[in-house]
Amino acid sequence: MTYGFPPDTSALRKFTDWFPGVYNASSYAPAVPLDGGTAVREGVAVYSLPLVTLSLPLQGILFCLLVAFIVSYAMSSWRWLPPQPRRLPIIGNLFQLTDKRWLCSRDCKERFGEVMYLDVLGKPTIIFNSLKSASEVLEHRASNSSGRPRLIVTNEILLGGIGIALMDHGELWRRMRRAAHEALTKAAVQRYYPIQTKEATILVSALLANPENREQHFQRTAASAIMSITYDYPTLTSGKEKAVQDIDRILNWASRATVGTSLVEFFPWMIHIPQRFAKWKREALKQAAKRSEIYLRLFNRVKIDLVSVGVRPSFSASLIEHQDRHRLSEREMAYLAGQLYGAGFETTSTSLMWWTLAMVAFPEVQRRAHAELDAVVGRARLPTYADAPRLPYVWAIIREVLRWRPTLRLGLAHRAAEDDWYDGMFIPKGATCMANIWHCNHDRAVFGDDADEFKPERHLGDHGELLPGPKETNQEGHVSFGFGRRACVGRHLANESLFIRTARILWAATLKCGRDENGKEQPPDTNAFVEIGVFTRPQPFDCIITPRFPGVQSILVEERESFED
Ligand code: HEM
Repeated sequence: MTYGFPPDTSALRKFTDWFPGVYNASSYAPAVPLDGGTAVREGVAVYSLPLVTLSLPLQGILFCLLVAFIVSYAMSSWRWLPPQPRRLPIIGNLFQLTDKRWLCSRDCKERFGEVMYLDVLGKPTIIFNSLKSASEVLEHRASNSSGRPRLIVTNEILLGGIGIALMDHGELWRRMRRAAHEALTKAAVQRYYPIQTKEATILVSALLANPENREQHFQRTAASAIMSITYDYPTLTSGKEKAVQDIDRILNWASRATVGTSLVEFFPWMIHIPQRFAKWKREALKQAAKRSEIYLRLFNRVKIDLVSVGVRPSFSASLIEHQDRHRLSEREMAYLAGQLYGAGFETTSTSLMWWTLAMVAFPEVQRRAHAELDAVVGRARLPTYADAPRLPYVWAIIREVLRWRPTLRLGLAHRAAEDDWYDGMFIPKGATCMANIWHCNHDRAVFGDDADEFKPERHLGDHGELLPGPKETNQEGHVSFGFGRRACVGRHLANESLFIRTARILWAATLKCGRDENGKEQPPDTNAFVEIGVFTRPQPFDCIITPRFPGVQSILVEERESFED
């Protein structure tokens, strides 16, 4: 073991003459062991022999590179990323992203603030935890944040790259979106009132006849209405019809894939693995072929009916009618129509499940809605769409359910097209941007200290009128339909279908919580939920549904007979 500088330090000494202060030999006077040519002071390696022996110009270059590195690091925008939770090697923050319970907790928001950064297997992901940050970046700067991140399995393989909800924004997405928007405006969805009204009546009758199968009834009604609206499909009686079962199967598969169960989303080179070595690829291609066959079969049925039966209102019929204007091919139209089922089915049925939970958990809210219906509609007939403007409390409940328990807690992912900044925090180009819809809807800065409580009155004015919601919520009172140019294109249809169904259920029935064997009431746990892919549903709970007054059944029967005419 030697002490002091290595024998030939002339190059080093020249270097220190040129760059005094960078390396000052005298400062190493109390040199500690030099081992293998390395000068060490107080246990820290400061210079290595190979460098000492380098020629002066090379040392200069290395030094400049070092300075350039330090300067570029100091100036790099990446230093200003939003706060990030502790991450694991390689997978980064994958577990945090998939843990909705933690992401939607007050602890998460308090510790990481308005905007949070997650590194998910190397993919930068920004989570907006406040309404202000989400609406600023995803709504007001929509031109930069309207893209979708690449989804290889669900979009590129399953939907051939033409899924309106999952494809990146571009010329084709714009044409599809315009076509969908035109057919689903507030005015356009009125043509589906007869379908919605009929479905609501069937739903109420089924709930009274068979309350224990409530979730199935909600799924049947959502599936049936969307099939009728999209394809003019006959009313589904059970939801077990083959066409629906087929779609459900492929949707379930896709929903699981969306949350990134497939590694290929993180390692895109895996797409080149031949099918015979990749089970996920074989399965995805099989599902894609099935999906294509179902979408084209359902769409062609409408085309044939248009010729043989004539035009009856449906989304597909309106696409065919305006095909030239929208410049969509047959396949694009068929896929656009098929996507509506996927987008509208689970969202609507799950919202009805949360609505039921709220009615059972908050009987005083139900009583007030019953009083409103008695005053406005009476007990001699069922409520209709014509009553809608005079039933603000029924509407306020719908808004509050969507705010209080959003079915898509993290919405759908957007993508930043260019580098962006929010409040001094860096949002890198290409980053996945997700609105934490749960935190946005529960934002105390907007909804007050009682943001976590279920209070439909917050949407009403002093005279009981429905108020426009805060401006950050597009005046809807919540942001459960998402943001900017990617916001839900089916929101009017969703609102109208929730209105007629919930108004009719409330008019006809009383919903109460279940009881234990001693007859004690068992209020449901309003925080418990189950995850179905990207959706959250309430955990199963008991609910007793009974007619509200003696005349209910006969009025329902009469109404159903009128549909059969
Ligand atoms: C309560 C019911 C519903 C909820 C809560 C809901 C929620 C959402 C959300 C959060 C998004 C993503 C928005 C974003 O990226 O910022 C979305 C997109 C979409 N929704 Fe809905 N939705 C509902 C019902 C419907 C219905 C009934 C339809 C159609 C019949 C529909 C069609 C779509 C489509 C096509 C998109 C994709 C839009 C695009 O990417 O351009 N939704 N929805």
